[in-house]
Order: sequence, then C-alpha cells, then structure tokens
Amino acid sequence: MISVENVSKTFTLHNQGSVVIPVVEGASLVARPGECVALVGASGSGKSTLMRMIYGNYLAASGRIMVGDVDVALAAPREILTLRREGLGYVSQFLRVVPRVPTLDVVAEPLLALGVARDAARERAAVLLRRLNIPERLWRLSPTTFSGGEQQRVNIARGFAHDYPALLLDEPTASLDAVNREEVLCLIEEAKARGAAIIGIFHDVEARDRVCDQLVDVTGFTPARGI
Ligand SMILES: Nc1ncnc2c1ncn2[C@@H]1O[C@H](COP(=O)(O)OP(=O)(O)OP(=O)(O)O)[C@@H](O)[C@H]1O
Repeated sequence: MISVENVSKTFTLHNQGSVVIPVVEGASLVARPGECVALVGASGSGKSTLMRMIYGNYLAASGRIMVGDVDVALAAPREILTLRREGLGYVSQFLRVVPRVPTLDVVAEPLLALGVARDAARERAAVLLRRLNIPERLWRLSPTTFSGGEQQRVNIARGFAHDYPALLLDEPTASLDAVNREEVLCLIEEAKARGAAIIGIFHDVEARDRVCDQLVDVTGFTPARGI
C-alpha cells in the first residue's frame, strides 16, 4: 500500500535570489494492494515531483508518505535504500546503467541484490527480456549502445524483475510499439493481480484507462502561484 497524506513541497532557488516556489500543497492519495492509481494534470502541475517524493528523491516539506510500513518523509537514507531494494520499484523512462555490464545482468541485478541465486535471477531476467522482445544475441552486451526503445524495454524488464509490493511507473509505455506496449500492460496487470500497489504517470490515455483504477488530478494540489 502507498499512502500520501497532506504532503507539501517547495523548491528554493538558491542561485536565483532564494526565490521559494510552492509546487505541491496538501497532496493526499492512496494506492491499495492490487490497485493502480494514475497521476493526471497539466504539464507542470507536480506529477513528477510527487513521484520523486514517494521514491524519496525529494524530501517532503510536510505530511506523511507511507510505503508499506515505512514513512518515506521521515526515513533515514539507509532505510530508503532498503525500501527501494525490497519494497518499492521505480520504472523511469530512461535506463541508467553501469557501463560494460551485460543486459542479462542489468535485468537480474535487483534480484541478485536481494540474495537470489545467480542462475535463478538470470532465468527470470531471460523470461522478461524474451517477453519484451529483446533479441537473445543482445543479452551479452551492455545496453548502453541500444536504441532508445530497446533501452526502455530493458529498463522495464529490470523494474519488473522483483515482485515489488509497491511500484512507481513513469510513462511505462511511452515510445513503445503496439506489441511491446501490450506486453508492458500485461506486466502491469499481472503485478496488480499479485497485489502490488502502483502509482503511475501515463500520457497514453488508452493504456491508462485500461490498467488504472483511479485517477488523481494533481492540479488540485498545485498552490496558486501569484506572479
Ligand atoms: N528541482 C526543481 N527545482 C525547482 N523547481 C522545480 C524542480 N522540479 C520541479 N520544479 C517545478 O515544479 C513544478 C512541477 O514540476 P513537475 O515536473 O513535477 O510537473 P509535471 O506535472 O510532472 O510536468 P510534466 O507533465 O510536464 O512532466 C514546475 O513548475 C517545475 O518548474
């Protein structure tokens, strides 16, 4: 379960006269096990900021962000790292990898970090790479030279390697062809069926309507910005 209660965030632009910009105010939402919640709202309304707060990249100014039994807004960095390893996955739009690590190990890595045996982790990685149509001849290579779409699919495979109880998705179907898009939607549906709580940003409206149970309009949490 992911629950956001009355969360606020301001940015202070230290290199621009310390201007303070309120970006999110009084944000509250809940994603229950088996539920997918879509964050919607105009560009600049604060969707990414909210996701980054839930993942612990940005510190909330106030409020509570519970992921399972961890309050991300209060957790120490070490607790956040444990949460990310065990309890909270994040599929961003872009793959960030250590150069020279083969694709198979990039995807298996979240399982290896949890102590899963190398063979079992690679087997799971292979299943996902096959489902996402990454040709087997590429699995031995680092994904750094892959096309944008291939990198995105490797990233998705990695994000779904471990059965995280909570999952954040940032435009998981952006720039995918129809076949791979369908596969990603099936992965999301499977994650929901096993009880994952999911929050996502989807610009693909059809995909959003298919997998999401609830839409939360972040514009309602955007403070009035007097200029
Ligand atoms: N690190 C930052 N420093 C200062 N301002 C920021 C920072 N990150 C985001 N903002 C501001 O916060 C507001 C919300 O941005 P955010 O990226 O969360 O919006 P969004 O709804 O995800 O937009 P989009 O749909 O265009 O991706 C914007 O006005 C943005 O300029």
